[in-house]
Amino acid sequence: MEKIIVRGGKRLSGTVKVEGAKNAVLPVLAATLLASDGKSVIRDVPTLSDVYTINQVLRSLNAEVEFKNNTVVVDASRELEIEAPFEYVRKMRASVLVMGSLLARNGRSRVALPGGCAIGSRPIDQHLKGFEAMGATVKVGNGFIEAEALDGLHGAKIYLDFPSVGATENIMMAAVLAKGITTLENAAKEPEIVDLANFLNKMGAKVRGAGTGTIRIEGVNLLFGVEHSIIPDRVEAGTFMVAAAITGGNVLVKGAVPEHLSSVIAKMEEMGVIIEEEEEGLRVIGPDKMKAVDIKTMPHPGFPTDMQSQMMALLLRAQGTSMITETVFENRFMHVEEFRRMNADIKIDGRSVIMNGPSGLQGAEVAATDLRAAAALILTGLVADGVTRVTELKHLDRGYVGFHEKLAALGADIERVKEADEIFASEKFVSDMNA
Ligand SMILES: CC(=O)N[C@H]1[C@@H](OP(=O)(O)OP(=O)(O)OC[C@H]2O[C@@H](n3ccc(=O)[nH]c3=O)[C@H](O)[C@@H]2O)O[C@H](CO)[C@@H](O)[C@@H]1O
Ligand SMILES: C=C(OP(=O)(O)O)C(=O)O
Repeated sequence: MEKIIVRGGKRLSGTVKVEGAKNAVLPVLAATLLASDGKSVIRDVPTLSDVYTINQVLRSLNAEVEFKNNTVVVDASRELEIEAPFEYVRKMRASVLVMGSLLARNGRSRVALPGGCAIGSRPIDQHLKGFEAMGATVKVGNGFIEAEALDGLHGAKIYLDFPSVGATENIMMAAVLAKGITTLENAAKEPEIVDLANFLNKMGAKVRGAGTGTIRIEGVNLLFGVEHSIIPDRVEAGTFMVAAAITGGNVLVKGAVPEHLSSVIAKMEEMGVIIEEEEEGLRVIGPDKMKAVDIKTMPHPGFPTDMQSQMMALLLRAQGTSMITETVFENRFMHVEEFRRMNADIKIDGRSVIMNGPSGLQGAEVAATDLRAAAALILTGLVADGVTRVTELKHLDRGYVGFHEKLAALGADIERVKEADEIFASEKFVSDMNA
């Protein structure tokens, strides 16, 4: 078993560079399946386990995929298969994003049902409602969702009950090759939706209004492979902003896009963190004392749920009582118990978490319960007294490239070890002491 070992107490300083966004690259790679002519060349792709998984999904669908030097080249010009197996969907829920493209290209798709997840039940009813409105028949059985529109999809008016990011993306991908016009109301407005729309439009699609609540898609006959660079990862950027603030450090987060991070910047500034826009990114300077604030997660441009656990780590250091209310996922507080193991004064009250700070944080062995919880526990370890060991790193590797290396380069006392290495290190320590 691998662990990250952090010894708290170092102020971080220097520059850290943000990777391409996980949540932008996954739908963009799913959309490469729409190109029946030519190759798609996707740049600034992060080397994340989720990217390897989606690449495997594309290969299992008969696309040719090459990934090197942060560039993925996809040739989807051959006849495609229709089935995304459970093996991949189980590892990564975003695998369901191939449904829209497969329906548009093949008139059929068969994707394993994703099942529950540590942060909530995460149904995909809004995706399916959109496909049905466009003329598909949807059947669920034997652990698979099958959608069929053998005469092709047609444009439709679709209203989402909630501005779901995945449903907006999947419906956009289905609609770009449909006959006629699709209007999507109450669409998600996240920057990753805009990135996907930009990619689709370069491929020859006609998508208007991405980034607003109404997206209008006029179907076209053919899409072709093009080049595209993925936007910077706003969640990774936000995570390093918290790393700088929590340690009272001074860090330039290179590549951070201020417009993508406005709610995070606003809340951190409310706490007393100094954030300056520089040409290359955002400089974050942590004060010695921070104020308590209340936060409610919301769809974009509200405060992102993917920054909730990292901000919780930061608020554990603030003076006074803070409250975080999670409105996007019903069960995204699994990390609270782990924070408590680190001596945090924190409790769950329904969909809110209440913290009394500053907590006298202590190092402990803790387990990551999801991707952002992994990052949040490591951030807490940066300021806890003594040693923190974080396990279940498979979650971290889904969304962060070289997280411990980047923190170490900023001055953190942090390493990633295999359990056997750790035993060896402590044996060596004892024998060195005895020598
Ligand atoms: C790969 C990717 O981009 N993942 C992001 C995406 O996930 P994802 O696309 O899965 O998130 P959604 O916006 O779809 O989900 C938000 C909420 O809507 C519910 N819902 C969603 C679809 C549906 O058909 N029915 C339904 O009830 C979900 O259970 C959840 O409670 O957006 C989330 C919300 O910003 C982020 O936390 C994830 O990091
Ligand atoms: C919840 C997340 O991702 P996913 O939707 O891929 O599980 C995340 O990135 O924090």
